Amino acid sequence: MSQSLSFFISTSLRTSPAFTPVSKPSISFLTGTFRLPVKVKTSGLRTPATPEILITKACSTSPFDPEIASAPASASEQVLVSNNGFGGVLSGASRVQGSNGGVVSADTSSIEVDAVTEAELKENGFRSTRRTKLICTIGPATCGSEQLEALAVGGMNVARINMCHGTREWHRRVIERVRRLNEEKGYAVAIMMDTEGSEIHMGDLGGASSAKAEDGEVWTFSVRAFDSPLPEHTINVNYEGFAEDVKVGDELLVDGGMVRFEVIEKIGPDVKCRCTDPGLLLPRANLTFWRHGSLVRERNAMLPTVSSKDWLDIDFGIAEGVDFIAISFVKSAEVLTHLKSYIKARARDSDIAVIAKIESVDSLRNLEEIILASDGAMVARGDLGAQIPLEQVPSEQQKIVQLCRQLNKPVIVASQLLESMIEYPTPTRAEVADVSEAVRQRADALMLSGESAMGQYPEKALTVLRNVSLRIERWWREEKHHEAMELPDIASSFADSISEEICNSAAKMANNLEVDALFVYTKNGHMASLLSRCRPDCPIFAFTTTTSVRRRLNLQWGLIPFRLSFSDDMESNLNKTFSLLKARGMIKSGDLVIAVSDMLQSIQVMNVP
Ligand SMILES: Nc1ncnc2c1ncn2[C@@H]1O[C@H](COP(=O)(O)OP(=O)(O)OP(=O)(O)O)[C@@H](O)[C@H]1O
Ligand SMILES: CC(=O)C(=O)O
Ligand SMILES: [K+]
Ligand SMILES: [Mg+2]
Repeated sequence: MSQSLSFFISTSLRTSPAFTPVSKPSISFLTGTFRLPVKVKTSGLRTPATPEILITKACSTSPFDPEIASAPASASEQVLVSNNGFGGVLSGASRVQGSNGGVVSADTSSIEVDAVTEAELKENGFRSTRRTKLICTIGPATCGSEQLEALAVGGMNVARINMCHGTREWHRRVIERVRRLNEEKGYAVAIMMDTEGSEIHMGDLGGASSAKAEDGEVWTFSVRAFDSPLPEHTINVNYEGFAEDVKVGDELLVDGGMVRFEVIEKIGPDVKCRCTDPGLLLPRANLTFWRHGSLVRERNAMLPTVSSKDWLDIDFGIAEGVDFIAISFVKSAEVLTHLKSYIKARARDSDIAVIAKIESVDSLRNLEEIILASDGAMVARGDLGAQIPLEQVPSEQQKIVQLCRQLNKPVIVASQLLESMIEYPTPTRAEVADVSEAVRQRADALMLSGESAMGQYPEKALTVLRNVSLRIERWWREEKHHEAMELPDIASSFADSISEEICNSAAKMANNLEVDALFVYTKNGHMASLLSRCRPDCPIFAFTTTTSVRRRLNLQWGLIPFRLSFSDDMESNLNKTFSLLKARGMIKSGDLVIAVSDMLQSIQVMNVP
């Protein structure tokens, strides 16, 4: 059973002596009576014993900063939905006094935000901050401190290290450099570790960065171990059963068809293949084999998603305190559940998010359960395009992006977004269109792979992602092109239902009132992600107490994560935040803000004093 309650909140703005008129014309909406629909799901949940919903209103904030003590206090509307059930009791105005009397010192060092966002906010204001997050794969082209810093300045929110390549020592150094830059220069780049997974792939080309396969050449694919350099035209394959599983006449696709071979002969562990589509072979490229036009999945379908090497890499990631672990070739929800409990047991106080990479036929088959069990997903189009016909990739992408948003999980669109920029300084028009489409779908994040790992123009590629994101986001906001997505109820408890309804309502109010920013005070990040899920027009300032949650929020659409120590007293939190942000020039008097929090389930609308 689902029950709908509507509350009429008659504002006391007209009567409050503290009310300062605001310049926004749309605020006149507030001076009347307005309706805030609060839908409370009751299915399967017992209503608590003393049902009561409190809606308090019109509490004005007190002057909190000696600097502005003489300024009129702001008008603040507060809708407070208490968590003790419902019964429609609307209480009168209640005023929350800060425990410290509302006076907070302007200690600017006690709020942390990343230096790049801060500069962007100061320069361009709230409206123009980028909502789509950007991930760069770090490789030989970008592993130095200077290159990493250039990417951080260019808007990299997350650095991805791919355990398919390089040694753990190499990756450790990259992590160290990123962490040092964060500490010394005030960036907030999170780290994502991507596992190798155990699908079939080539070896590392004996140290060569690439090898060219020409039309008609015969190459040997073998499971034998070779000394480097490899014998000419020889490729090592990681999968023991390879020679047994392939048949003469099968087609062998490297990286989903970037290079093609036909199997012509099998000699023990060696498989001779003739190149039918020439191209560049890259180290550890993925291999698939096809028979009569369909993908062959023999015993390799039984390969574990997390190989023994992956477990060692995961231990490494936990020890290094990475923020995200992306699991390659996820087949079912089970592996994610298992991994999450493993991480919980090993890394007691860190909260590493587990990202499910959707890049196989099996992952599509079990999509919903996989996404539900994950902390986010990646549309890994590289390998996905090797397992399903290419023309199906765009519709699968759209489906995955939508499902993730509905289930409130961040989603990354990855691979070949700007592939030509590995070699050229400008993207193709088609690539720009592809990036635009992912932004328009409102994916949380876009990812560079080879473009930043080993391309010639990593920073330029990042600039293209940044500029296209900004332009498309603005276009969609201005034209109000975006169709409102039906967001199903996802809460699993009554308290969660309230949080969800508050966020949905706050985001809607933010759009209707054209506020400058949404503020969310959240300990574990959940309320922030619920707001992000609504994809509101304004940016979301997410205040959280721990650095790890703050870094994790970096992956989510529209969130600007801050670290701030705050109390359960919202009035004092707001005063403190206004004071700190004003001191740093990140907000100014008169800015219109809507605030929600997961301590006090409330929606407050106010002008920055
Ligand atoms: N740490 C690294 N060391 C050396 N080369 C790297 C490294 N990381 C990435 N690369 C190069 O960049 C290319 C693209 O990187 P990417 O992470 O997309 O790998 P991939 O091999 O396509 O695998 P995946 O399917 O996991 O993305 C790789 O093929 C490799 O040549
Ligand atoms: C990113 C990745 O793993 C892929 O596209 O295959
Ligand atoms: K990988
Ligand atoms: Mg892949």
